[in-house]
Amino acid sequence: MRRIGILTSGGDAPGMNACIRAAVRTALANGLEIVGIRRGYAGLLEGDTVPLDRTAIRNTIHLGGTILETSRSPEFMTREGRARAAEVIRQAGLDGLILIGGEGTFHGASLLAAEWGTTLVGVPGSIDNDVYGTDSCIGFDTAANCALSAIDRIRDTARSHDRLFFVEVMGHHTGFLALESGIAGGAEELVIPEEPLSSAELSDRLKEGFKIGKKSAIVVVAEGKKPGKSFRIADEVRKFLNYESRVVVLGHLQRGGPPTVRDRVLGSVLGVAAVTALQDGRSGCMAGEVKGEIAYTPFDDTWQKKKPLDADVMRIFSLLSE
Ligand SMILES: Nc1ncnc2c1ncn2[C@@H]1O[C@H](COP(=O)(O)OP(=O)(O)OP(=O)(O)O)[C@@H](O)[C@H]1O
Ligand SMILES: O=P(O)(O)OC[C@H]1O[C@](O)(CO)[C@@H](O)[C@@H]1O
Repeated sequence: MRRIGILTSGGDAPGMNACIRAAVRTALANGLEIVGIRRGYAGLLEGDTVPLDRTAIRNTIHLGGTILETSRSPEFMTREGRARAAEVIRQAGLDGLILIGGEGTFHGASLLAAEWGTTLVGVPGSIDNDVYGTDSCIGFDTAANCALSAIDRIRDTARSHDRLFFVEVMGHHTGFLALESGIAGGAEELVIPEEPLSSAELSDRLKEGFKIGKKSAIVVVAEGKKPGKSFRIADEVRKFLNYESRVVVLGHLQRGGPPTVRDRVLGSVLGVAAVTALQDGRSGCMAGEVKGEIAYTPFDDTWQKKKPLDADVMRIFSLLSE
C-alpha cells in the first residue's frame, strides 16, 4: 500500500470532514500518499482528483458538508460506469480507496469490488443512520440535534397557541432521526416506516392526550420516500380530529451546520480505522463502531441487512409520550 484515495458519496453529513482529516493525517504519518476524489462516484468517473496534504485539511474539522463535495451518480449504477471507475482507479495508481457514504454507496462498492477486485474500505456517513454494522453513522448525531432544536422551538409556539404540530424530519425509509429527536423533544407521537400507523389510529391517540388535559401536541413524521408526507397526514387527521394544526418540514436544514462533538470524534476514529484497515490488508468491508469498538462489516451486509430501531428506545418512547 503506497498510494490511496478517499471520496465522499451520497448525501453530505456533518463530520465527514473530520473523517477526511483523520484519514489524511493517518496516511501521511504512515508514509502513504493520499489523493482526494471530488464529487463522489461522479467525480471518480471523470478522474477528478486532488492531492491531499496537511494544508488541504487544515481548519476543516468544524465544518459541515464535505470539502471533497459529493454526488448521487446514476452512471456508476451501470456496469459500464463501474468499469470506467475501475480503470480510473488503476490509472491514478491507487492501491486502495476509502469511501465515506451510506448504504447506496456501499451497494455500489460491493459491485465494484466483485466485478473488478478493487481494494475498497467504507466509512458510514449518512444522517439517516440506516447502515447495518455501525451503531451510529457520521452525521446522525448533528442532524438529530438540529431536529431537536427545531422541535423545542416549535413546542414554544404550539403551547402558546394550543395547536397540534406535524414536524417532518429526514430519513429515506427509516425512523432513526424521528425516534431520536422525538424522544429527546418529548413528542406526543411518531409516524415512522418501521411502525405503520393509520391516520385514524393516530387521531385516536392524539384525542386520548387531549382528553387527559394536553392542549398542544407534536407529531414527528419521518419523511419517507419524498418530502411533504406530513401535509397529507395532517389533512387526513383533520377529518377525524377537529383541532387547529400546522405542518413544518425541516428538510435540508438537518444536513448542514457544524458537526457535534460526537460526530467529530466518530469521524476521527473511523478515519484512522479506515486507513489502518487498508494497511492491514482489509478490503470489501466497512469500518464502523459497535458498542464502542471498531467493527468491520462486509459491504454486502451493510446494505442487505436491515438495521433495526432500538426496541428499548421505542418502548420508552411509548411509555413517556402517554
Ligand atoms: N444499487 C446500486 N448499484 C450501484 N451503485 C449504487 C447503487 N445504489 C447506489 N449506488 C451508488 O452510490 C451512490 C450513493 O448512493 P445513495 O445516493 O443511495 O446515497 P447513500 O450512500 O445511501 O447516502 P445517503 O444515506 O446520504 O443517501 C449513488 O449515487 C450511486 O452512484
Ligand atoms: O439531498 P437529496 O438528494 O434531495 O436527498 C435527500 C435524502 O438524503 C438524505 O438526507 C440522506 O442523506 C435523506 O434523509 C433524504 O431523504
